[in-house]
Formats: sequence, structure tokens, C-alpha cells
Amino acid sequence: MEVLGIVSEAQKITKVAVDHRSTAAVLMASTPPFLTTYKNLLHGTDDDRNILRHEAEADGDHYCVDLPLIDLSRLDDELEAEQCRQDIVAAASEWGFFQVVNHGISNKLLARLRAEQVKMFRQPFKMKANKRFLDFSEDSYRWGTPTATSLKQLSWSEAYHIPLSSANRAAGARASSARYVIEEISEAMSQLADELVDTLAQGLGCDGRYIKESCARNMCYLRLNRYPPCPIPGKVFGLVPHTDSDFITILCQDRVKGLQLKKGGRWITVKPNPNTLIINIGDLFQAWSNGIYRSVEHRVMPNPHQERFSVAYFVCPCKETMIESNAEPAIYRKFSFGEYRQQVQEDVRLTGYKVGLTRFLA
Ligand SMILES: O=C(O)CCC(=O)C(=O)O
Ligand SMILES: [Fe+2]
Repeated sequence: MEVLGIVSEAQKITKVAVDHRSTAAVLMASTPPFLTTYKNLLHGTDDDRNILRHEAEADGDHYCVDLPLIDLSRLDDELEAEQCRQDIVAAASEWGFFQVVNHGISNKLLARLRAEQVKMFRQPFKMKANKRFLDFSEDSYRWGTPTATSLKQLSWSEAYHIPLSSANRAAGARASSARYVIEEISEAMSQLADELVDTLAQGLGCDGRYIKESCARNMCYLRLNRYPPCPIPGKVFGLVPHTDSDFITILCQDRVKGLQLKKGGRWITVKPNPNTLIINIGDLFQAWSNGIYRSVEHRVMPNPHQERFSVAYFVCPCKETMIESNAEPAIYRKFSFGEYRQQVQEDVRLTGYKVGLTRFLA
């Protein structure tokens, strides 16, 4: 029952924060104005065929699966370690996604993070949207999709996108409780990331040092996501289909399902398991491994009745880092992370979509 723990403990702490105001009023004041801001898209002539197709696919429940489960404590057992490494390598190649237990991050810390996350999202929308009130970098709070020109490009969600270079300043006198917990979680996540990077690099017969050194903790990002209940669930995504532009992502979700990934050309729903962390391979590891590890497309479907929270830790390098596989022939040309990110941003700005690694074929 442990991380029933995460959710109920977070709820307990939040209850205190919300004190006597009614939860409904707090929720209303904190929710971004999706319906008014995007009313032109909602009433406009969107591409109906695509929306209908999306609606048909929205019912991924028939294919609700458990991700491959890896017990990371096996890596410390001499007899089990090799098999555990092979299981990780197999999951990263076949699925691009797996879940881990005994990952070294305490449930208590995850519960504190969730409580802070709930508190941050429960602030009135006006506060969240006002850069002056933001605790982290100026543009850390985001919601919806400013570049969306059609409903299928719109993400019905809000997020704090926190560069850990800005969060690691917890020592100051004004440091908030959120900052402290983010500092602690990023320390714990970076240790876990190092262990996974080592294992995945070894699986390719390589050394993980290059990735670990390029992805120092203050290069990485933490994203706190909230998916508010959505009144038009068949018409928009909670988070539009994408791959992650990093080496790996560590994802902590709750009990509300919504995450889907593409496998064998079909969208499947991930069965939520609040007792595990999900690991997924990002574009940079796909390129570095010459396509052996797969950066798999994923998305979040909105829920009409329940809100959903998740936290993602993105293992990213500094922008000068060169990404190159030493396998022959290499599928992708050598590129820098800065160049990759710039190309992704430009594609999204011009077309509404991320093209990703196919732009970098050799
Ligand atoms: O909320 C989730 O389960 C997935 C989040 C995600 O894919 C992301 O933040 O990149
Ligand atoms: Fe993602």
C-alpha cells in the first residue's frame, strides 16, 4: 500500500494548505481559461476527419498494459546483476519504456513533492500566469499550447517547466518549501539517472561517462504536469503526441490513467502503478545507440472527471554536447544538442509539429 501513500499523504498536506476555502472555489480560480482562450479553435472549422479519428483512438482501454517491470535492487546482487541489465536493455530496445521498483527514491520524498506540486497548481491562475510571482525561472509556468492552430495541436494541461540550474538555489533565506523539495528530488533523480545511463551504455558495450558528464544535474529539467478534468475529452489531447528530446526521462505518475504509447503502430494505455517510476528513452539515446534504444512516441489522453498529476525529470546535456554513435554505418549524422533543440523549436513554430530525429538522418 506504500504509495497509495504518495497520493493520500499529498492530499492530507494539501488539505491543510487549502484550509477553509471550498475546494471547488480554489479549483475554479486556479484552472487556466482553456474554454475562453481557445474558443475560436473550439468553434472553428477544424479538420473533422482527424478529430474523429483521434476520438476513435481515444478509447485505448482495450489495450491497457503493464510496462515491463524491473527490480533495480537486482543490480546490486552479483548473481542477478547481468540478467537485470539484459532485461533493461531488452525493454529499452523493444518498448522504449519500462517501470522500476527499488529505485532508491523514498516514498516520503515523492509524497512531499506531490504535495508541493498540488499546492503550486492550486494557486489562482492569475498568480501562476504572473511572471513576477514565479519562484523559479520567469517562464516556468506554461499552459495549453500557444502555437496551436487546430484542436489536435492543443494540450489540455498546465505545467511548471523548471530548469534545475534555477532551482538549485535552495540555500537562500527566502527559499520556499517547494524549492527544498525540488532540490532533494533532483539530487535523488540524478543518482537514479546515472545508474540507468551506466546500465544502458554498458548494454551497448560503451561507457556511460560521456553522457553522465554532459548531463550534469544543473543541465536537467523537472516538469510538473497537471491535467485538469476536460469537458471535451474526445477532441483534444491532455498532452499532444511527442517523443522526449533528452537521453532518458524519469516519470512519476499517479493513479489516474492517461499515458499512452505507440507500440506496433497502435496506441496502448499504460496501466498506472503509483508504486513504480516509469523510465523512457529519449531522442538523444536513440541517436547515440544508433537506433538500438527507441525513443517512442507517447501522449496523454484527458479525463472528463478526474484531474491527473505527473512529474517528469528530463536527463539533458549542455547545448554544446555532440551526439554521435560510433556504430557503422551511423543512422544519424553528428549533431549538437543545441542544434537539435533549435530545429525542434523551429519546426514546432512553423508547422505546429516536432519532426525530431528524422531531420538528422546521415
Ligand atoms: O504525464 C505523463 O504521464 C507524461 C508526461 C510526458 O510525457 C512529458 O512531460 O514529456
Ligand atoms: Fe514525454
